[in-house]
Amino acid sequence: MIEFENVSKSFWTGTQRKVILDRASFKVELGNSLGILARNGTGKTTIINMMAGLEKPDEGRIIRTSRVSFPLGFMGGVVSKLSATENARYIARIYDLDPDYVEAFCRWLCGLGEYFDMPLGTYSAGMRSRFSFALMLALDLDIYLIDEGMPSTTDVEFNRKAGALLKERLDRTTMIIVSHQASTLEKFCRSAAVLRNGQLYMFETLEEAKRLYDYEAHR
Ligand SMILES: Nc1ncnc2c1ncn2[C@@H]1O[C@H](COP(=O)(O)OP(=O)(O)OP(=O)(O)O)[C@@H](O)[C@H]1O
Repeated sequence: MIEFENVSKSFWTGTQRKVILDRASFKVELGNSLGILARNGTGKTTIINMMAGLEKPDEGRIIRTSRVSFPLGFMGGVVSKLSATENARYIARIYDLDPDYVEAFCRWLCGLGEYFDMPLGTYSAGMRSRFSFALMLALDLDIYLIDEGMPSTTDVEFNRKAGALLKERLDRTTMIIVSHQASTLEKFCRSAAVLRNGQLYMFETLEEAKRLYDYEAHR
């Protein structure tokens, strides 16, 4: 479970205060994957980063009682000088998992060929993104955070494999996906929320959330 309790967050842009959340309270329970609809620039990445603990709220509390991923695609924790093999085995040990399994899983999912044994510093952005995505999936966490704005990969085979894995995992893991369009959320989430004026409005279904989101767009 992730709970936001009276959380406020804003940025000073030099000329104005940009409010992302204003004393917002909401809860994401395990087993109930959530899609968050928000217009571009309204704070999608900031909210996901706060859920991951990468960014602190100005006020309020964020309570996590489950194993929460970093935003998928985030490269924190890996070492550029080391190869994917070395990174995978190192992270496996931190999470108390079998290094052979984590290495084999990532090797299979990434499709990096001989690059898997070369330093991450030699990878293209897409290759790095594939590796960090695979690593996160190998860790088998309770809640996965997905930011549509994350560097995406154009590797068709990888996207197919990773997409299928995410769908299969929906039974036992919870996804939180932020996006500016409902179609991205349809595949993965039943319930949805709309981020608007510093509040997160929660709905039982994506349909209901879409109604508020679309209504806003046409005002
Ligand atoms: N560290 C910061 N300092 C000042 N302003 C910031 C900072 N981080 C984010 N912002 C501003 O806060 C707003 C929300 O940023 P955020 O990246 O969370 O939005 P987003 O919805 O993910 O955007 P996009 O859809 O463009 O990726 C933006 O206007 C951004 O410029």
